[in-house]
Amino acid sequence: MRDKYNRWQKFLEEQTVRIDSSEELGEINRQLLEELKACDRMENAEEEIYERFYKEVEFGTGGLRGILGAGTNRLNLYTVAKATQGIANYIKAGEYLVDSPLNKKKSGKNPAVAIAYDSRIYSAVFAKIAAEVLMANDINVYLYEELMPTPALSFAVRHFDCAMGIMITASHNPAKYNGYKVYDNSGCQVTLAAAEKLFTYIDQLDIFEDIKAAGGRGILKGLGEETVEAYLDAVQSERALQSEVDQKALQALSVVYTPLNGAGNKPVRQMLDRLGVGKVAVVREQELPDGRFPTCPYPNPEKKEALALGLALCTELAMEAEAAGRGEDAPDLLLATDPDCDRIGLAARRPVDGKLASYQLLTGNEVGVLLLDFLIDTKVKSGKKKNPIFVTTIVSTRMAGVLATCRGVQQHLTLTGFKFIGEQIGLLENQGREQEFLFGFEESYGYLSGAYVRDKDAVNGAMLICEMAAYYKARGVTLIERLEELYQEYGYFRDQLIDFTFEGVKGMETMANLMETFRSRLPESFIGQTVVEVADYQKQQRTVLGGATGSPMTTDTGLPASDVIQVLLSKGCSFTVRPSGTEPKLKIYLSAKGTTAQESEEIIEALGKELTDIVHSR
Ligand SMILES: O=P(O)(O)OC[C@H]1O[C@H](O)[C@H](O)[C@@H](O)[C@@H]1O
Repeated sequence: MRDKYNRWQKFLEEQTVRIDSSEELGEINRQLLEELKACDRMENAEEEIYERFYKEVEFGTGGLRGILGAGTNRLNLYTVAKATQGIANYIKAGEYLVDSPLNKKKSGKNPAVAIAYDSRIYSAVFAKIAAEVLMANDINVYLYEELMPTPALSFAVRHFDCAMGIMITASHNPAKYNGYKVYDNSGCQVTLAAAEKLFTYIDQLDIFEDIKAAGGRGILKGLGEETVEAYLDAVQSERALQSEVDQKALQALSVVYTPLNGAGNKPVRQMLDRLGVGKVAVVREQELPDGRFPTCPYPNPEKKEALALGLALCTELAMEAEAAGRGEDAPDLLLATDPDCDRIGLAARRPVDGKLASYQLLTGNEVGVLLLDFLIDTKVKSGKKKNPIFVTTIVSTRMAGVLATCRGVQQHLTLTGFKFIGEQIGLLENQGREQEFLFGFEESYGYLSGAYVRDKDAVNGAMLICEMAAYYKARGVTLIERLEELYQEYGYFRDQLIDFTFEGVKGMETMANLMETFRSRLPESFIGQTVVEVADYQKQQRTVLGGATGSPMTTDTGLPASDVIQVLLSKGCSFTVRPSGTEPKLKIYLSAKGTTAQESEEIIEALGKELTDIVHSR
């Protein structure tokens, strides 16, 4: 590790002499150098150096993601430049055509790459570096002129027939992270085989010797208003409501919105404006882009802390409305989008019971189920959508599958990651059937209706949620009441995610050991319920234990290999364990179905406790 460390230090020193430190790059370089030098003065210097250099940042669920800083296992201008050079070589070797999920292969002449970035620290700089490397390699670049949501990048790849796309973001991770999502020519994040091949292109490069950064023939085209409008038009073409009654209900809707200092501020507000939503109040402290996320250190709508200021604003506005004797004017919804505006969180107003309005946070699964139900009611029942297909992941609520099947909608299941949902849309597209795609969602707050992009889209999510809230408002029902109706109809499903942080090299080892425990030393029962089925997605095997024949029966999972274990218990509960591919965490997804909400909640609590004990005992 020391060799690498010394080499980096020497290189950065040379660069500091070469680039004027009054230039942005010079200053960044100087900071990286200071940071490296500081490592050596630390008490745990060897450990720190090891963490930074023991590997390269790798492709996970959402592309390359890492802590900002100096080192090969960090996100910085050199690791970004290296990844981009790898992409350039991959494109020039024609691999993007070989790996293309599209049947209709493009000619491959003058391949271009679309680039976008969010509000994170150095996102704009990294986007510029990526553009320079591509142009130096004679590849044309379409670069958004200002920060944009991830789905707008997917849109640009498709709109301009690009060979690939790059999105600079670490999505919902804390401020110390940044990342690099890579898209294929269908606008979908590269999936397993392509990501692996691409990584070999990146891996074989020397980080300082093999990167071209100037002198090529690539041309830069900035993407401005026109492209943003085209993207918003595409989102809007997915509108579910058309009637005048519903339009009036949209005008009567009052929404509080927070972009969490990310890329959602402009496009989401533009969309709410296009829809004619009556009142939109924005959380001031979180309105403007700021990669330090000063009021929400973990800008993830999954975390209730991220929605705290938004909820406070809802209550403040509700009190004002109450004081003015117009309690009904209190906000109906709180919407929160993550920094790259592909996830969206929701809190909905509880049914009015004469008291001051109060708000309930909904989980990603609950919103997914509500939207699926709403889209079936508005698009399928009306005959607008024929042979509807709904796609979700193996860690999302089983309730969605039950609802879909009961209502004549076909469900496709994929591994975790919206890229796999995007891939399914691509498969439909290849058969000319993309119009059959109704909806895709993940428990991690990602939603998409429509085939105009291949990633989750919080601008689309905001539009659908407002339409849905207006639709029920016009019928005198709140979203919370509709959810309760669905529970009564399909059963009280409860899903909960518990996660455990394990950072650094040691953390990775602990997680691997825990996965091994679940794999080979699984207890025979949990919370008094026997294990009846185990799916080991790594081995691609699903085993039904002691079924009718008394001996275990094994079938194929039908999905690519992935480090996931899913366990089904005798009374229909289940849990799924996997290491996160975007954060240093082990995730356990709990799932229960009871006859009452209380019963399901009790099961979840007991199961969560038992599994937490197993994790803590290692
Ligand atoms: O559970 P993880 O591997 O951390 O991934 C959780 C989520 O991360 C990102 O948001 C991806 O875009 C999602 O598709 C994925 O589901």
